[in-house]
Amino acid sequence: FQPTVSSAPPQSFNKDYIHDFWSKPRTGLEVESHVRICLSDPKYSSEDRPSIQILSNEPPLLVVHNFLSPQMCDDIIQTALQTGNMRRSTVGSQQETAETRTSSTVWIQEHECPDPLRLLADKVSSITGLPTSHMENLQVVRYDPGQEFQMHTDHQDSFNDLKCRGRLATCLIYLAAPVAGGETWFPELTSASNEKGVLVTPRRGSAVLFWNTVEKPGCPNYSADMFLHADPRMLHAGLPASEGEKWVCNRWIHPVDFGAGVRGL
Ligand SMILES: O=C(O)CCC(=O)C(=O)O
Ligand SMILES: [Fe+2]
Repeated sequence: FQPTVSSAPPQSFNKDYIHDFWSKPRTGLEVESHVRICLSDPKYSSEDRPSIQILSNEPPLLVVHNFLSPQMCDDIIQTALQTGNMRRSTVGSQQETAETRTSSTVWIQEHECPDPLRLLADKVSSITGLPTSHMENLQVVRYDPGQEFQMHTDHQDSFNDLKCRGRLATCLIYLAAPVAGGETWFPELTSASNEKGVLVTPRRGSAVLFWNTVEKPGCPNYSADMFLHADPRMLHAGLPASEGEKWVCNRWIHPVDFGAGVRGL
C-alpha cells in the first residue's frame, strides 16, 4: 500500500488525502509505516521526529510522540486560559455535567491559536484520510489532582440523531503531563502481555489516535449517513492524577462536513 499524501495547505481539503487504509484490519507494521509516511511530508521537516508506538493493531490504537511541540502545547494551554471560559466538563449530546467527568473544559477555534491547531488538524487529516472540515473545534481539558473521566466511549449511538452524526475517530493529545497518575486506560484491549488492557502514560506533545465506531470509512457498504455503532472495545477512562495538573485536548472527526463554523458537540 502507498497512501497518497498531498502537501495542500491545511485548511483546504484536498482529495489526495483520501485513502482507504483503515478499511480493513492491518498489521502493526502496516499501521506504523502508514503513519510514518503520512507524517514524513516535507512540510513537517522542521519538527522533531515523531516516534510511533502501536499499542493495538486491531482495533487500532496508536501513540505518536512529538505530535505537537512543547511550545505548541503551551500555546494551546495559554489560549484556553485566556478565554476565561473554562467550565466544568460535560458528557453526551445534551452537554450535561456528570459525576463521571470532573475536569474543566473550553472549546477553542482555529483562529484563536492558528498554527498549532492547523498543524494538528492537518496531521489528523492525513492519517485518517478525513478532511479537516469534518472535525469539531478543539476541546481543551484540564484535570486537577483527583479529577477524572470515568469509563466511556467517545462515540455514543445517540449521536446518530445529530446532524453531525457520530465521532468516527479521536485524536487525544497530552498538553501537560501530571507528576503522577492520569493515565488513559483501555481495559478491553487485553493481550497475553497486557492482561489489564492498555494503559497510556501522558507525555507532553504525544497524540493517542483511535477509531470509535465499528463502521469505518472505506469499509464495505460504508456511507456517511449510515448508523454508526460505538465499538465497545474502545471503552476508556482518564484516570485521576495524584499530583500535578494534567491537560489534554481532543480533536474529533465526523463522517460529514460541519459546514461553516465547526462547533463542539
Ligand atoms: O484524559 C484522558 O486521559 C482521556 C480523556 C478522554 O477520554 C476524553 O476526553 O474523551
Ligand atoms: Fe474519551
